[in-house]
Amino acid sequence: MGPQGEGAWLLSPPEEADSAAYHEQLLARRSPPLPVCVRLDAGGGKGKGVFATRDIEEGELIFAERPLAGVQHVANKADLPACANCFRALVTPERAVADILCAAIGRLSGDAGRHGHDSSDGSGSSGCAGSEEGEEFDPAEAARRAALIEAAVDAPTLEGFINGTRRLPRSELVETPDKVPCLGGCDEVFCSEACARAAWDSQHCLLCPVGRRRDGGGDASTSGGGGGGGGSADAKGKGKASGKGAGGSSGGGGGIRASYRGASGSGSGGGGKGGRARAGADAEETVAGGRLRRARLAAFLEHADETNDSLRLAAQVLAMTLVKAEAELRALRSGAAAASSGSEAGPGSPEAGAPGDAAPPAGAPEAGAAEPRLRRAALRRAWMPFAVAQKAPYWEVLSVDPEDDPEEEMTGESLRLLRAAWVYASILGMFEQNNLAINLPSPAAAYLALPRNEAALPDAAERAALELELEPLRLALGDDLHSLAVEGTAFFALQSCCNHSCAPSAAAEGDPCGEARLVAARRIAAGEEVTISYVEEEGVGLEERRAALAAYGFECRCGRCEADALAAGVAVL
Ligand SMILES: C[S@@+](CC[C@H](N)C(=O)[O-])C[C@H]1O[C@@H](n2cnc3c(N)ncnc32)[C@H](O)[C@@H]1O
Repeated sequence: MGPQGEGAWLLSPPEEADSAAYHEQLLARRSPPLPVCVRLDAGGGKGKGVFATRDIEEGELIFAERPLAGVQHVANKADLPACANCFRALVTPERAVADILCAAIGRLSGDAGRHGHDSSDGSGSSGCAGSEEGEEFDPAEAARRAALIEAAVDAPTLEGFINGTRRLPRSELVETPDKVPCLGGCDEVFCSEACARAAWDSQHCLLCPVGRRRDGGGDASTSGGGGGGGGSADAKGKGKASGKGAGGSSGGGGGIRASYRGASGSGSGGGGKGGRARAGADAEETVAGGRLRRARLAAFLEHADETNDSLRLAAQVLAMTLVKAEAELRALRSGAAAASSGSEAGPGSPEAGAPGDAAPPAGAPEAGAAEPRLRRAALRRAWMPFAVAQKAPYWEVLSVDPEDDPEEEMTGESLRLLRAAWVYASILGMFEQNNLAINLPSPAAAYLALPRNEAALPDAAERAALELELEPLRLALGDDLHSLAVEGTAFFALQSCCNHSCAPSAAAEGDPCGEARLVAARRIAAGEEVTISYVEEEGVGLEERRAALAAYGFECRCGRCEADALAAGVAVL
């Protein structure tokens, strides 16, 4: 079976020249210039890759970037609500500390259940309980931990942290954003009006299941009546959303893990039901040049939340592309009009968007047929950031036989809901191969890092005093400090160009504001490839690494693999 039907062209890789020009433009926008370039042929059959353009020192920040598209795992939204646009956590450090300690207390006392926010958010019970299933209970360790927690906080203090009546010293230095609701009225939450608007303008106008603008405004791309129907605004989803492969929920200090495969949270189910704001009527709207029924969107989103985060991400990418294509179309139309009236500025100019697809000027002999070509050109330009990514269909990049995989059923159901069979499956496949798991530190971790944060607390004596003051709390939290994090999955333009090595030259990490940072793991010489590890590689043997990488459809031939294979007398392909 091959790509067929309307939209199949989205799957064909762009011309080499267009791809090269796109990556050049991507890098040219960065100031100061980045110490890397993208080579279309990294060698060894790897496809494209990222290479150092100068010597890069160990520990140096190679680049930081925001995701082009991303979603927080549904179940994680209940544990730690974050901005749906930039992934900033939306709770106070006190609340995050209390949630971690409550979970620990629940676990230590052997209670079943799990920790989490209650739906009233910030008041009353924290749902304080929960030992993780399968964990071994060590009474001596439990007693030691319980004593540390008791020494750090008493019950009324913990309660005060939860209901907002008690503060931690200097916690005002870790800013807690206000919760700003979705412009359209669904249950998405943002950290600012700017984020709410940015999400709406870039894709959420097409994905909001309610779609009634609370600011009463329309926008250039939206017309027509709303889908109506209010519905619940309960953002709480239950169940696990992530879990396949070496994914992002491992804690460990937060970061955007260099683990593509684990990002998708597939086959996990459980979230969202009943929490989705539903459009009541099946009314049709015209949004971003297309017809939209929000009630059907609600069904799609509910299904996505119950199955796999990649479905939401795929929808986000399609929505972004359609919205951007509208803007590109306007630019192309005005470029065509300018060209026909003799102006220099035309669709081929760098400002007009991605290269290629020059459209015929209006007024030219084929002007009557120009509009469909302009539309196609606009779509191609909008699609460019994703066109350059690998896109095997979802079932081809699954590590299990699709026949045995309930996820194929999921894809089928989702396809039915989104009605774009092959293209959609391939877009899902793109996420299996290109995503990064998001794992951003909670406000509790940001707070505990204050004594080392010179920018936030410039006075060294104050930092030292705070360090002392926080010591009991640090001991009480222990390794659990990193058990609470903003977790999700996202697609990054530059990091998705990085190839894998089991002895990577760089590592991906995240900051609390949702940026992925690529940091040199060692000195990288000019001309050397910048690689990351897609799987857990530290202390992991060759066979295990190979098994984890099999799902990506390649066998790693890095120096470490070759040395390990030689030592074990195993063949290297
Ligand atoms: C995130 S993309 C990396 C960029 C990719 N090379 C491209 O051309 O878009 C991941 C894909 O790159 C390829 N790849 C990455 N590392 C590789 C390696 N060490 N050996 C062979 N192929 C690799 C695999 O096809 C993998 O699914």
